[in-house]
Amino acid sequence: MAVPVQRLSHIAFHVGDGERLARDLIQRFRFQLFGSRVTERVRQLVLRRGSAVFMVNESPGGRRGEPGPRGLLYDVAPAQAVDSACNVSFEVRDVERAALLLERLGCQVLVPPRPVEDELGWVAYSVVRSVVGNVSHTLIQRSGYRGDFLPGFGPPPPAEQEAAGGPGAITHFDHITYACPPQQSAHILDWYRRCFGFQRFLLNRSDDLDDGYVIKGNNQGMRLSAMEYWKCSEVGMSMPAIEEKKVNCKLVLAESLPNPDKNQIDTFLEQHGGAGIQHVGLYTTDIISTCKSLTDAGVQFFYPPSGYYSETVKWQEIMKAGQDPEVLSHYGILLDSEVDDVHCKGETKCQASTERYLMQMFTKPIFCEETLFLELIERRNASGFGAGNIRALWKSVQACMDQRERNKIVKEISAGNRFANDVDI
Ligand SMILES: O=C(O)C(=O)Cc1ccc(O)cc1
Ligand SMILES: [Fe+2]
Repeated sequence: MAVPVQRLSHIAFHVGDGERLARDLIQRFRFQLFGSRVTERVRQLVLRRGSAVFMVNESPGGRRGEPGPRGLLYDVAPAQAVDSACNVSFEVRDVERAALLLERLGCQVLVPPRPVEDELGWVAYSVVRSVVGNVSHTLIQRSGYRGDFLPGFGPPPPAEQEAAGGPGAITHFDHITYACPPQQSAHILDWYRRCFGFQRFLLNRSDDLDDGYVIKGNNQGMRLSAMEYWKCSEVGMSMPAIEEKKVNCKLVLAESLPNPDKNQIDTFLEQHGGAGIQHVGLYTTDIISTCKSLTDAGVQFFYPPSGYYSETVKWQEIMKAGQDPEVLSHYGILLDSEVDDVHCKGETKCQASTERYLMQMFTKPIFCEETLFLELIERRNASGFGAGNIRALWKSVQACMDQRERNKIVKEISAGNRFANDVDI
């Protein structure tokens, strides 16, 4: 039997400079400080927007598997030094039972169940290792706690302006996408099915239950597949500003295809030091206003490949969806419609739906390495992932990586370490 997950609690980062990341999330992404825990050895900052909660952990010299009052709470320090988002925390009803079940299923329990309490009550948590690179899962039983977040973090400081759930707000995590090496997807999907009851779902019409959705460029490509846990709820704790609403926890796997040329998944794996969280999709109720406010605050987004908006078909698709192509192209917002079958004169044709579509934008990597990025996503009755948007993102990232590679080569040539006729630039 799998462990029933009640909801996604938070996603934790482990970084060298927690204050810098927290400042970025506050000033650029408009998150608010929700709690903090600072000891001699660790700094743990909690940031929230809607019910999307990030924990930023900084633990210089922390050792893997080292919990305890002087160490990190609700997590373990990862082995590798590179900045990373590497813990996805789930609420469960009974943590003792959950850890026992997972152990029986062969999972490595990094922190056995332990209680934490303060004057507002108690919680119990346990940390287990996943089968995806450095990703671990903290399981939290918090039904015995009356505070806003978790014991150890104090009451949240008074909120500044944004009431959660206002117009154009980021309301929750829409999905988490993992990057993994070739041929790992089946094993990962199976692990999440056995351990947490996640079910495979199709990203779009071109997705195949066995083979996933494969996109290929010149000599490179990736395989995508997705799974979800439908019982997760968006808001479970004391966030009265937002109505309790059921949403799915979605996990997407992006597997590198074994090709001669290095692709963006390989680059992630190389610079991150193995598999892990490649991006986090933040759900917004109004992508245009969110994008405007984030761009004004200095967030850098990928811009779609040239020609994306000048294609007549895309322009018309945007118009039919009731959006303004000028506005979307100004910000670089991608739009993909789901496809309807239309029956006409005995023939069945595919047609872009005008009611079911999604809009997305992807930030540039948020750390120095070409690893983790964030995504904004607004869904209009569409629950999958558009093939057109995935291809556009793939091309933009590839173009950006190629440009970086060219800049590196030009630098090497001007430093005298390489001769211009060695390479084709
Ligand atoms: O479309 C999305 O938001 C996804 O999460 C799918 C995806 C996964 C990995 C990529 O490098 C690009 C797209
Ligand atoms: Fe995504």
